Amino acid sequence: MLCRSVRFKFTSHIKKIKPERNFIKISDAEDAITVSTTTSKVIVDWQDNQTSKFHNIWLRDHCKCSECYHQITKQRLLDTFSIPEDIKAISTSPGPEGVEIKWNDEHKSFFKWGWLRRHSYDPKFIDTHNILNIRKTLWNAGIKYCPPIVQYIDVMNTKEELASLLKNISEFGFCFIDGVPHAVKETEELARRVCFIRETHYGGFWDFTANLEHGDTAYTTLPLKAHTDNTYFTDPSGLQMFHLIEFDGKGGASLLVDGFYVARQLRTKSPTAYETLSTITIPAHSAGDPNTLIQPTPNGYPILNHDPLLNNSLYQIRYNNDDRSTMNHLESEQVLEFYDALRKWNNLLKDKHNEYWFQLKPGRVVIFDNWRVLHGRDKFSGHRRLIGCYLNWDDYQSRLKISHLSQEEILESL
Ligand SMILES: C[N+](C)(C)CCCC[C@H](N)C(=O)O
Ligand SMILES: O=C(O)CCC(=O)C(=O)O
Ligand SMILES: [Fe+2]
Repeated sequence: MLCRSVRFKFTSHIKKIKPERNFIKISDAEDAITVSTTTSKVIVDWQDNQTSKFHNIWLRDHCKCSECYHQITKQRLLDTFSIPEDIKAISTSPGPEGVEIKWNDEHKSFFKWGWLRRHSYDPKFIDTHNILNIRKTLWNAGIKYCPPIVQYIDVMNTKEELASLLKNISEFGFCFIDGVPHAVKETEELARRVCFIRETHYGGFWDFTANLEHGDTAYTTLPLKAHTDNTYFTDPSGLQMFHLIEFDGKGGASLLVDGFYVARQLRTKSPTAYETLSTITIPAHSAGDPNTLIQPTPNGYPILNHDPLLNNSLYQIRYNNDDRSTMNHLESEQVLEFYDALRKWNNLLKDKHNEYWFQLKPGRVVIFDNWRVLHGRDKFSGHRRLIGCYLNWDDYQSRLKISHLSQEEILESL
């Protein structure tokens, strides 16, 4: 869905937006009608005439009682391999909240209906790998009329606004934070409000100008085409933060492009090119600093990466054509196919309708999803001081879930 409707939603950014319950609620058929057992399975018949079958060993292994599961660390205490191979439910006692099971090894387990329904594997009812149902709002250049914005003072002082910031980043792939003091200290505190900072060969919290302090074109006045950072890392940083705190020259505008929207356009216009960029791996390196040669393992990921656990949906874009190494692994017949697909991708990235150009100014920070949104920069002259940092994907996702899920919902999801 394009961001037409979001215009109205974002005039409400001055209102405190309560974090909506973003937990994927399972059907209200959580209450079972009957529970029965066979020699190897426990059978649950649900209200909606669905039936789940659980292997005895699977259920016993997932017992969450305080003897089998550490209630604080949420780690398994049970020695899986001590479960007798002939483990069998000898009695089941269903109740309003769930079912108690007595096993032939004398142990008793209790499983909540919600947990059983969520984790049912025969059949599977929901994508258990996606517990947050924050939709992705795809956008094009029109986002310039209604970019997601939150206020620094609110993010720093209320968990609701921090939750809104995280939700915006998850939904749109980026968010502006306005009212940030024009200084390293407060900008870094804002980053740490989200999660801890990722150290790399560029340092932790960066403060840079075009002085080639590091061997990368980011440290020059050259233009940078739309790209994602860290294609040379096995695990590219999840988020990137920029705050332009000093600038006395010309040019240097910033660019964002919604890579998920561009990928959808490519798939529609040229499914073959989409498939090519989803399969051909791209080696990358960062080798500009002395005594530095960073390459991912394996040394090559596709530009478009899909999640087999989530309906093979696109979950990560890795694209920096300048940091791409030699394509010496292609079969001869793949070469022209690759460059044709790359050109189609680039043409869409550079389509004016997909480019969101803006001028960063002191006080306005941008944080964006480096796995979805590509960024770039126009060439510039003069003194330009940019500060910011990388944040890890997993730490960002953790903060996002914690800010939108209750403890009970988190427990049910594990
Ligand atoms: C650290 N800082 C963000 C200033 C510069 C990073 C260099 C960007 C690199 N060419 C890449 O695409 O990953
Ligand atoms: O200078 C900028 O605006 C961004 C440069 C860049 O792409 C980066 O530092 O990763
Ligand atoms: Fe970059």
